[in-house]
Parts: sequence; C-alpha cells; structure tokens
Amino acid sequence: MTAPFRYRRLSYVALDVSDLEQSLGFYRDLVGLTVDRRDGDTAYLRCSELPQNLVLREGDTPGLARAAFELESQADLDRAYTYLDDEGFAPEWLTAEEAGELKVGAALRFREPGCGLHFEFHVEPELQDDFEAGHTAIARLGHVVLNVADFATVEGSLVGKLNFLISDHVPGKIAFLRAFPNKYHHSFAILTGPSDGYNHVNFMVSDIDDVGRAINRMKKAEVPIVFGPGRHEPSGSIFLYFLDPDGMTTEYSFGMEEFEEEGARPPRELEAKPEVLDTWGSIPDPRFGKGGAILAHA
Ligand SMILES: CC(C)C(=O)/C=C/C(C(=O)O)=C(/O)C(=O)O
Ligand SMILES: [Fe+2]
Repeated sequence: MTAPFRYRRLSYVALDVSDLEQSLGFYRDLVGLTVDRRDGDTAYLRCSELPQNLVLREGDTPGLARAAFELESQADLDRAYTYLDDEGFAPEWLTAEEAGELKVGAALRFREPGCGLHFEFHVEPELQDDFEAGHTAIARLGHVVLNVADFATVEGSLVGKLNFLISDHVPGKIAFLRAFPNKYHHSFAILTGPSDGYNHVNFMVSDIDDVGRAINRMKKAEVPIVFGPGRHEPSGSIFLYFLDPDGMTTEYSFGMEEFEEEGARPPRELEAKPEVLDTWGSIPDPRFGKGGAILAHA
C-alpha cells in the first residue's frame, strides 16, 4: 500500500456512444439496466442502489470517457487529492453543480498519463435502498478492462501509485486488479495491446440462468456474441461477451473469487493460453475487446 486512501468500489463508467437512443435501448432492454434520468445528450443508468453505474453520452467517437470509484470517506478523498497533486496527477475537484448532477457528495478527476484514462474518485453517493432489478438480476457493475500499449508503465502506476493490488496476472501481458480493500478479484484489468483502447465493461449477474437467458435474448436481437459462454480460470466466473451497437464489448459474468483485506493469497502467475481464458474451450471472435477508444476528454 502506497497511497493514503481506500476504495469502496467501482461506481460507474462513462461511455461516449454514436447514437444515444440506440445505445440506451441496448443497455436498457438487452443488458437490463434501468434508466434513472436524462439530461440533454446524457443518460444515467443503474443496476444497483448507486445513482448511476453507466453514463452514456452521445459523441463523435465511441469509447470510454472515465471510470469512477467511490472512496470510503471524505477524509480519504481529501488525502487522495493532496497525494495525487504531489505525485503529479494534477487532480481537479468537480464543482458542486457537477457533483450534484452525479448525485455524489464531492468528487475529483485526474488523467492517468500511461493509458490516458480519466479516473474519478468520489464519496457519499445518494443511495436508493429500494432499487429493484429489471429483467436480469444484475448484482453490480463488475469491472472495466483496458488494452494498453505501455503495459509496464500503466501497471506501475495503478499498482505502485493508485492502490490497486494484483490478484492474478500473466506477467507483462495481463493484470487483474482489485481496488484495495474492495474484496472482489478484479474491478479493473489491463491487457497488453498494440495501442491503448477500451476492452470491455462487465456486469456481474446473481443467477447463472441470467447468463443462459442472455444467450437467447442476444441471438434473437441479432447482437453478436463474441466470446463464451465459458469459464475464466483467473476469477472462476462463468462469462458471456457481446457487442453494443458501436461494437464495444459488454460482459455478463456469474461468480467471482473474493479476498479478505488481511492475509490474502499472493497473486498467481498464469500462462496466456486459451484454457486459462476459457476453461470450457471457446475461442474469442476477433471483435472481442476491440471496439472503443480511451477518450481524451472525461
Ligand atoms: C479473456 C481475458 C484475458 C480473461 O482471461 C479474462 C478473465 C476474467 C476473469 O477471470 O474474470 C475477466 O473477467 C476479464 O477480464 O474479462
Ligand atoms: Fe471481464
């Protein structure tokens, strides 16, 4: 642990999409998120008690605008600001109006220079305790994954400076990262690639039948399934990947290893072979994890 702040969880991701109505229909009707509110060209969707788990905005280039993490307390956020400033991440506080739009108490943003992704840290999201899931029992926003050209630098920054811990990795190629002390095997992951890009967003479902039903729902809607169904060896989850209207990859998965804050097992070194990526033997379609940029703006 190097940085003086503690994560609570991955809170939301923000995507730019080429056609808001089309993408809204996809994430609502096919993925099963609930539209909480809209403001002009931006829509806020949720799958949990949090005010948003996915923010969609219409833009010229489809891709990932930011990943937002909730920290445990205002004191964590204040310490994070000072630390990030000292470390040269140039954090900026959101105005009260911007934080209000997101229904969070306070928030800061900064750009991680190695991959160019904007991170948001916030506290005190307005919780809706009586939130009810839609057609799919989505348990939570699970994780977000990037393709990165300079793997060593990005891994060094996330692990060395931003309090992510490696749960498992293929050294120099893939790192599954938990947001300490959050218990889930990974909330974030990076894969080495020829260029920086968005790989996928994951929603964890709480019933294996949700994965099975999704296969038929996606086929009926002619949504490309690009990997799975299968089981990932690293986290042990059963997965299915499919493409959104802009060709960006979305994953459902069921089940994931959890870690205690103290005494966690050390990271395992895995081999980059097909049986690790899917113990059931499916092969990814070439479009898997290829759609979407890491956007220069948040
Ligand atoms: C296909 C990728 C590289 C892979 O192995 C993914 C594993 C997992 C997991 O173990 O859960 C993911 O969720 C993932 O990053 O998609
Ligand atoms: Fe994943």
